[in-house]
Amino acid sequence: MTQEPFDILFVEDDPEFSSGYVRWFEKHGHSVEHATTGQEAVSRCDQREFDIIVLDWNLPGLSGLELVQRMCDDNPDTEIIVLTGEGTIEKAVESMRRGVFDFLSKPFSMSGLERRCKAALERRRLKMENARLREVIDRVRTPNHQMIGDSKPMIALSRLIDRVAPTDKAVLIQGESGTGKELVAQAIHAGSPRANRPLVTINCAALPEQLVESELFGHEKGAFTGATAAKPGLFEIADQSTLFIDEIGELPLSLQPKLLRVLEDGSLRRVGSHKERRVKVRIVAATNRDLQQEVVAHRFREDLFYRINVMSLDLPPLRKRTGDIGLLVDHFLGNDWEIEADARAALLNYRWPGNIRQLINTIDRAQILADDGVITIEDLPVEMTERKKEIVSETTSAEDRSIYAVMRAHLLDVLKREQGNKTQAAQILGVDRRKLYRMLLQYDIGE
Ligand SMILES: Nc1ncnc2c1ncn2[C@@H]1O[C@H](COP(=O)(O)OP(=O)(O)OP(=O)(O)O)[C@@H](O)[C@H]1O
Repeated sequence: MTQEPFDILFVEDDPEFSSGYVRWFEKHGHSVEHATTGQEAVSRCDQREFDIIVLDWNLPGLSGLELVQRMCDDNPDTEIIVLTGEGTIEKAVESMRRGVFDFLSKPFSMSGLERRCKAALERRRLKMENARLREVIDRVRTPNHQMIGDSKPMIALSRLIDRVAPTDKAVLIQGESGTGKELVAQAIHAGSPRANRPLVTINCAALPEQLVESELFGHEKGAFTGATAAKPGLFEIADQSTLFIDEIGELPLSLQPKLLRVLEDGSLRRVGSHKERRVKVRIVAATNRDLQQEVVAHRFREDLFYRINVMSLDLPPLRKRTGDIGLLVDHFLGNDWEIEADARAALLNYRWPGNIRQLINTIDRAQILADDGVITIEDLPVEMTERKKEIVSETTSAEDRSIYAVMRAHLLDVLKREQGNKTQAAQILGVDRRKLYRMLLQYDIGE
């Protein structure tokens, strides 16, 4: 069970009791506030969030049950312990039914109350952890932190990741789409003391502006049309962990001050709420825009830029580390596949504008098209082999003996002999009709 201090609100009208609680809990390192009426308790909880509320059943004003109901409804993330002078089973059962964590009859020992508070805190943690795990299960795409590449820039990058990961510093990852920014964020989180908690991710480009705010900061019930229940934001879900903000360059200007505030002092308010909440979150952000340029163009706040850019990692595009292409091809092909030399050459020579994501998709597609576990040049998209064709035509002499030219001439020859009959041509070539059609496309042979 945790020994961490907690934030607690005592709601008790008897001054003798309340000063006793406050002194005892403060002495044991907890942060304590005190209210003497139900109404005061409600307004305190409006201002800020507590881990635990210890509530006396007999207060002036609202009845015990009314107050319990109100506190449970308004503070779904806070655990509530009810105290009473004359404990009855009915009250206990009714309170528990409404969501109260525990019920304690006076008199009780302070250490007994502290034990119950710790158990309550543990339940709160578990609930938050559950919410986090659900979030992560929803968001998990590739649970793979393995970064392939032994080019100079990749070795330098790995070193930087090792340095920066164990710190709490904000990191900005910059690079073209598909270069592995999310993978780097996962590696930073995995190497940090927060690694036992899930990495929480948001992609600012994937959501409309109004949704980004409620996703990041949460919302209260009724905050806007469709907000049928209160929902914690990703900052709350990522408390004590890492929040990966992908495509931060797309974050609307109107939300940037709110992000700046939570980065500065860890405080935030859900949409539709006055209540201040506190979180401890490490930020890793990524962008494929030039953020400095965005600052100059007044689309990104300069103060926010400096906050998130404590440490910046630049991911080189694949065309600037061509030495890694072969390794990546072998890795994504797997052990059961082979690739013919001209197909490999086409991959090595391609410029990969979509970087590693495009390379993975290309290999997936080729594996679907290929026969017998061997990838041939016909299994690659035409733009890659067009390039190969360019290379061939750039490098061959008048008497063109390249594989490409020889194959094309042979295909034309067979088709001519069979008077364009594709079924017969395929038979002679020893391929099926599907493959013949792909070859015609590949070798630029029209109908
Ligand atoms: N060095 C690498 N080794 C192995 N796989 C990699 C590497 N870099 C990226 N990948 C893989 O490439 C794919 C794309 O990477 P990722 O999603 O991290 O890119 P990104 O830069 O975040 O893209 P975007 O900007 O479009 O969001 C993922 O499947 C990822 O696992």
